[in-house]
Amino acid sequence: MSEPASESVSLREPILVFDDVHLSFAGVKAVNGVSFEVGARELFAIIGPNGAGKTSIFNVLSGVYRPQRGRVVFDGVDLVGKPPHRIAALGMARTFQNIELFSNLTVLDNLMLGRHHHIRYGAPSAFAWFGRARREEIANRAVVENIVDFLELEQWRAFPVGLLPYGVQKRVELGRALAMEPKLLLLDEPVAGMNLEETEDMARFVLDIRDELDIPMILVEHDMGLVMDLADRVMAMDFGTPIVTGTPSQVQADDGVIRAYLGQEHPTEVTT
Ligand SMILES: Nc1ncnc2c1ncn2[C@@H]1O[C@H](COP(=O)(O)OP(=O)(O)OP(=O)(O)O)[C@@H](O)[C@H]1O
Repeated sequence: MSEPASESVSLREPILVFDDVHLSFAGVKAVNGVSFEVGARELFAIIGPNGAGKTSIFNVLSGVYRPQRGRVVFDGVDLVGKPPHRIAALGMARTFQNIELFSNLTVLDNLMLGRHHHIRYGAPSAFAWFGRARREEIANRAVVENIVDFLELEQWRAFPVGLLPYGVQKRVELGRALAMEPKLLLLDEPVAGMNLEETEDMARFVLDIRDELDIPMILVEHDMGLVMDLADRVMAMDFGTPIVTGTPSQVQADDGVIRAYLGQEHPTEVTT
């Protein structure tokens, strides 16, 4: 049986269109005419040497920086000029290079904080703890419990996050982003500082997010082995400008990419 027309059309539409975006800081062109699209089920990676503009793109996407030129359309909504909390409420979630969790709160409480965009009851209802407030709390707890299962956090659920191993803390941060039930997930160096086992675990969870939860992602990462293994497509940048966008093998073979990385301290980084 063929799919209904409206569904097949929406599956083909990109979740994100980043169109000719320019962002400068006092003469430094951090993002210089960058365009790309992310498909509805795509794992799109952005790579580039230090200072290439990767974090600036994330900051434009999440509303921290406002570009001087260009369009950013997320799920049909123009994001330019919208504040970060509005963009998050539209369904864009982000993890950070440095862990940003409440270290004194438990894993469960940190995950519940990811639900705050989904809490709709008002103060009187919450105060009296009946009806809608109670039903919503139960529903939010159920979402969080599913994430605990999905990310295999069961044994850590009641521990304060600050006491947990680094790799588990990064997983909790990923869980908090998933608790928002995002339409697009931005992963900023998710395996930075991890050992091999933690990196392999994180890689498995990222693939499961794409394949089982159907959540598209943008991955910024310096670990080239990971990027080339996981990504559907890769955009390589240097000095704020894309060098090439394509499949991992196309990008690895690109002369411009090899030149950009040969200028770096670790010229073998681009090989996997
Ligand atoms: N708030 C800012 N003020 C001034 N310059 C900035 C600011 N943010 C970024 N830049 C500059 O913009 C350029 C791109 O920086 P960005 O942090 O986006 O690079 P990156 O690719 O994420 O680097 P890294 O891999 O080291 O995180 C750099 O030259 C940087 O110094």
